[in-house]
Amino acid sequence: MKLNFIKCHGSGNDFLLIDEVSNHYTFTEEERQNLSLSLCDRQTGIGADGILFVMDSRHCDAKMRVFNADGSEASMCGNGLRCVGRYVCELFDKENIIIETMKADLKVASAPAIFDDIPTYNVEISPVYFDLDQVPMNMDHTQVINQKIPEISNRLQFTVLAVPNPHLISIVNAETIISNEQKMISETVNGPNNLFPDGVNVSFVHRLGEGAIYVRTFERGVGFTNACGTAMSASSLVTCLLGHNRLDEEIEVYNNGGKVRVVVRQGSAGHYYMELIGNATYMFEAEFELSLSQPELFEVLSHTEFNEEAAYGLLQKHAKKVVDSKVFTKV
Ligand SMILES: N[C@@H](CCC[C@H](N)C(=O)O)C(=O)O
Repeated sequence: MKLNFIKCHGSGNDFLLIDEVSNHYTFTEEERQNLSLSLCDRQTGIGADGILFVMDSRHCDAKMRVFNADGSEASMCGNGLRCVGRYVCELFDKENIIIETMKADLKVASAPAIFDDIPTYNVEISPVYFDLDQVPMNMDHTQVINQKIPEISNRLQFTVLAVPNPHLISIVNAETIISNEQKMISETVNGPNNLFPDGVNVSFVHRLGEGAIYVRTFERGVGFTNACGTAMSASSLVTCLLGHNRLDEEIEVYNNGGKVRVVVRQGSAGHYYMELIGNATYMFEAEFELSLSQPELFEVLSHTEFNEEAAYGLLQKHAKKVVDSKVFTKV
């Protein structure tokens, strides 16, 4: 078959976006999983953190399904939702849409450029759960908010939440950011373990000053990524809960692929939700010839660059300067 896709990224968290509707694709679950495993492989495939499948929705503008590079499906993807949001907004010539995801229908809006003329989208991150059975996490508590989890560290304090994909977050100093601790903890809770039966995204957060944080994430099903949108949203919420940042104010969130802005809000019923604002950058579009039974044996039929990388590079350069001076040269 001929497979058309767009390679895109949000903060350097990169994806293949496949529009199943316009292309009339009818994949089985196994085929979506195999496409993710083969095409996301950075040695033998195209290389990406995951695949974003754009599908039909009965009650929203479109539906997004997210598969990690290891073939597992995630309930949400914040950086991916900005890319799918852009794609669907441009397809239907709209500024505001609703995208159906596994657990919620989420608002997406085109937003003023975060830097120069970078295509920017504001996406809703919701619902938020702190109850451990929603994460899921097996521990003798109902919630874990800034507490030690002796099974994984005697030193660090963690907050566990689902937005609605699972996150384990610790606010740490610069020395801890560059240590091996995050890798060790992440591999433990994403291997066979009793605490997190489905694995968990693990983020270390370093405060850069009033209204600014740096977040580094080890993603479940992928490994360390340049950025994780749901993790940056969850981390911003945690810093508000701990009194480091304020609700309803923009928080600049730096990451290894650039930066985004997050606004944490509280609805009238007390529930939290976040606005995640950042780039949705297209890298190239391509057409491949492949067989769904052996997608790793693809042939490239066409490949066209979008030329958006230079503009994004300026944001990245600015973010790197901030991160290098406030995180890496401090240790
Ligand atoms: N990169 C994403 C999250 C993707 C899913 C995650 N790895 C999971 O399994 O929950 C984001 O931007 O939020």
